[in-house]
Amino acid sequence: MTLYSVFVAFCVVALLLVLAYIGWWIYIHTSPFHVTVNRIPGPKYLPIVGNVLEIAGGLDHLLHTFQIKWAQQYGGIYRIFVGTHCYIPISSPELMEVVLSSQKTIDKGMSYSELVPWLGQGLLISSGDLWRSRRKLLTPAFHFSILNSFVEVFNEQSRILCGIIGDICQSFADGKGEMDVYPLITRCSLDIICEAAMGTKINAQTETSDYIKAVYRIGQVITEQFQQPWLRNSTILSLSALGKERNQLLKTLHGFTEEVINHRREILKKKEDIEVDDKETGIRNRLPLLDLLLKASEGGKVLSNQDIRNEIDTFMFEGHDTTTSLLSWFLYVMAMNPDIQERAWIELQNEFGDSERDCTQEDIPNLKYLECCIKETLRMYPSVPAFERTVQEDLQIGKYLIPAGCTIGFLILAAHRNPEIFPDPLVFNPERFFQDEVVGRHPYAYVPFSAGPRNCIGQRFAMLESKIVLSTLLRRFKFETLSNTKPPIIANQLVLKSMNGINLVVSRR
Ligand code: HEM
Repeated sequence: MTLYSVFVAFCVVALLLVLAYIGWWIYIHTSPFHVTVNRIPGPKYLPIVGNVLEIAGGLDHLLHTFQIKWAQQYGGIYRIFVGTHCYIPISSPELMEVVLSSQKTIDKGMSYSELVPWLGQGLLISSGDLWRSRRKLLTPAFHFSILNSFVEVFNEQSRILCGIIGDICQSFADGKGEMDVYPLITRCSLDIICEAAMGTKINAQTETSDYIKAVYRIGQVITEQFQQPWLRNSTILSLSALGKERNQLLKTLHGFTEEVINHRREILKKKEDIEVDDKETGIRNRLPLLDLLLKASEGGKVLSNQDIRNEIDTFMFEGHDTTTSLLSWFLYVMAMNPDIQERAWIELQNEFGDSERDCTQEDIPNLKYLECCIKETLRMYPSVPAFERTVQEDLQIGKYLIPAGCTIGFLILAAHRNPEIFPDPLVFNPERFFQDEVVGRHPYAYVPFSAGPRNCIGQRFAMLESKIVLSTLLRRFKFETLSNTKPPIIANQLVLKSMNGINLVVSRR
């Protein structure tokens, strides 16, 4: 090949690229879809890759770009392209209300696909009539009287957690030591949800098993998968080390759930009334979700074993990761704000004195300041910082038309840190949730549990669990930070986590 022919080939390729770019430029300025979405403000984007280059990098960078940089630059609604897919992040309460309150926009977005191999078409992911029928079936599992029956579990597991933290404290010379509370709380939340969902004790706080390790690890594996888009290809995934590990974890997770389902089915077959004492499992007067599902399954006619497994796995995931995030961030903000921790402690002293008795449903209404602290934690550190819906039919929100096929992303962290609604948003101030302060605030300005027909089904469970676990911890321990501890690096890892742990100095009261 002569130098001349190389030059000609280069010119031809360059010309083709220029023509392709011009063709693309004309297309995005004339096609009805692009003309419509380009009315929404947003960063410039490239052919094929869209805005991917700007969001590539660590998970902390991703969160920062979506929830802080672009949300501040463009406001309550903006438009980006992930590859060629149009993605519309929103954080304005008025716009979120339109979408979340509608029965038409209940289908989830593209990011949930990584969860399908684990959770199948469980309540979190399913859509349309399947979702409607399951939601109706599962709602009674969160009835007040059933939640009440789990108070004992919340207390029991909180006491075990206190024992473990107390032992760690004692291992330090002055009874006061630094520890990452996140893994400790994860195991406590796992024990709680396992008993509530499956009626089974796994003793995650005191023992270890392949199942416990697998539930702990699967969230990390799915997050790692998100970060490597080439692993969306099932062949590449199945050949990769991560894909192999994921398959092994899924085998363990599904195997365990199936075993519990079969065992519980056998027990229930022997009983006429599943709500009476259950000596075989040691769980009295409780109706775990699994019993409700088995009862409704009509021997497989209404729900197959796999349907039941999907729902149980969904509750195992949604019910432990989210509350762990909330409980850990709560302890962090307490440590950072000693005056507020002291005020919460005084409220607990007034209710419980120095007694070590359990926290009961009767105590809960008296723990108002604690509740405001929990709500303020979920404002600053929402466990689910973002979620999605797919637009199936063209949708008008505010002055913008969102064409079918787009994904709407709800930026909960950005919404909760909007200075126009929450002045000094980075200041932890539980008084924002005092009764007088809430009056007049837009009902969709604060939505940690989402809102509308597809809101969190476990909201009341989570709030009750948190109040019991946190009151038990605060009554017994004081939480502080070291002046040289690095501040947490926040990132969306299925839930809002700190990439460098939640390291606190803990001592007995
Ligand atoms: C602090 C604790 C929690 C927070 C902040 C939280 C938040 C949320 C949010 C924002 C959603 C909507 C997600 C989306 O649309 O993609 C959701 C859905 C859901 N949550 Fe929670 N959650 C918490 C605890 C729980 C617990 C303890 C359970 C179970 C016991 C649970 C079960 C579910 C389920 C099954 C869904 C799907 C509901 C549906 O689509 O119909 N969550 N949660």
